Amino acid sequence: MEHYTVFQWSTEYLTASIILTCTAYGLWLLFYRPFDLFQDYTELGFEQISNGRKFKNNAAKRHIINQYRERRKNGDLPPPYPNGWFAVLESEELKRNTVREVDALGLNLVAWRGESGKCYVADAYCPHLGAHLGVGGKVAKECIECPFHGWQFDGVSENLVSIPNVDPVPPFVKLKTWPVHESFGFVYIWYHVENEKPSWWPDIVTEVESGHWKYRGRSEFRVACHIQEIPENGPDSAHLNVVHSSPITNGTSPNELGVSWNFFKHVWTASWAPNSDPDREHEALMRVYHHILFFNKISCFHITVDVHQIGPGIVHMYFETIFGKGILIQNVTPVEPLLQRVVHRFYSSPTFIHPLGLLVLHGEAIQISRDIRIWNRKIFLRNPMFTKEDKQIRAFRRWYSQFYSKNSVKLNPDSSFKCGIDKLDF
Ligand SMILES: NC(=O)C1=CN([C@@H]2O[C@H](COP(=O)(O)OP(=O)(O)OC[C@H]3O[C@@H](n4cnc5c(N)ncnc54)[C@H](O)[C@@H]3O)[C@@H](O)[C@H]2O)C=CC1
Ligand SMILES: CC(C)CCC[C@@H](C)[C@H]1CC[C@H]2[C@@H]3CC=C4C[C@@H](O)CC[C@]4(C)[C@H]3CC[C@]12C
Ligand code: FES
Repeated sequence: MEHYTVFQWSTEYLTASIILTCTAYGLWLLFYRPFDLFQDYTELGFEQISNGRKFKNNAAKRHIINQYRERRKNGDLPPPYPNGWFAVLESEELKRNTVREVDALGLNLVAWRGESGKCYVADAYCPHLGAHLGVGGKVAKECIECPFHGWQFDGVSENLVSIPNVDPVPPFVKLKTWPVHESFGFVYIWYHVENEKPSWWPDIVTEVESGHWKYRGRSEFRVACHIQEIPENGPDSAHLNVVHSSPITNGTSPNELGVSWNFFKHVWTASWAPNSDPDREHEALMRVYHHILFFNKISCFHITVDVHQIGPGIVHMYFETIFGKGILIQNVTPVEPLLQRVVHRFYSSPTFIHPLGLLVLHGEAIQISRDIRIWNRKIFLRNPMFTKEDKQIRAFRRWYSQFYSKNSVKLNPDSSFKCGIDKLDF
């Protein structure tokens, strides 16, 4: 029998353990680790500015890009904050008995999760002397305690329930809370500038709430445009075979990078229409048909995606394939009048295995990045040169106008991107 030296044994061992570790890590990446992507607006549509230029740091790059945003003459924009349900947090960001600050829809808010696990969202500033409840505030059962003088407000009743060493507390003091809905791993609030109560609620999918459909990951984008530009992508079927046709392998900027792969292309057709059900006027339905065409002859990868635009800022995209079903949630929330936070989360059936979920998230991220490059630099035209193919966009704008109301905040036409509201036209 050959005698191995200690050195040979250890080399064998070492090689085997390295191979095993790499394989285990690879399997973990492919079959377990959730997809997680963040893309800032500075990374798309501003390439000419950054190409070849060395910025001292990211802040310098962002500062220069913001100057370009400031010069963009936005013209007569619709109100920046439509009425509806908007995601303001992901559930995993708010553990039990914790507090977080949230800025969205031109509001400064505080979110906390009580002992019961219920989530509450309220105005950020304490009615006593204005301390920010989200900065150093504490949770006491279902209440939030102000970090400044310890006043406690109940998330359920909105009432001031205690002040240290004061009894009784003044009965009329309240902290305004916002209607909250939690599903798909998001915390949503109902925003209505006329203070109307929720006229509809976001749909839930039992397969996701029960945990039967597995979480495959998330992607988050910052988009420097008006919120209405993003859902307008739905009825704009003419853009699909221009923006999304170049092979996914060409990444997010096929025009600049040139078409390195051109033996196949993505082919799209789509339809869009408001939901005709009188109880679901807040919803629009889009059906996207996709296939890949190799050498302009061989068609494969047929995918149909049923898209439900639910209110102004929520989209449910249902994927149905031979491997099973999945749902891609897309939430669009205005962080500023011309800065949207777009967050996706994908869930799919066990047979729609994790690697396929990663593929959908990665593929969608590349495709939507191509839209974002345009949204970051375009302006919203109130009266565009519509062609007859654009009639769905006209119908979309009539449908979307239902989310604006009498006191919806208006932007000053000469406003720059900053707060965007140089004067409030209430
Ligand atoms: N989850 C959601 O859908 C929403 C959450 N919010 C909440 O409102 C608050 C304010 O939101 P923001 O102003 O967006 O504050 P933020 O702290 O999320 O982001 C501030 C800036 O940091 C950069 N940044 C954020 N995450 C990054 C990452 N992973 N990698 C690289 N750069 C990153 C972005 O450029 C962003 O403009 C946050 O607390 C946020 O949780 C607001 C709107 C929607
Ligand atoms: C792996 C591949 C097939 C991923 C699927 C990509 C397709 C289906 C994705 C990529 C970009 C997506 C679009 C991105 C943005 C919006 C705006 C939203 O308000 C309605 C849906 C809509 C219009 C999406 C429809 C579906 C879409 C076209
Ligand atoms: S400012 Fe909140 S208790 Fe005084």
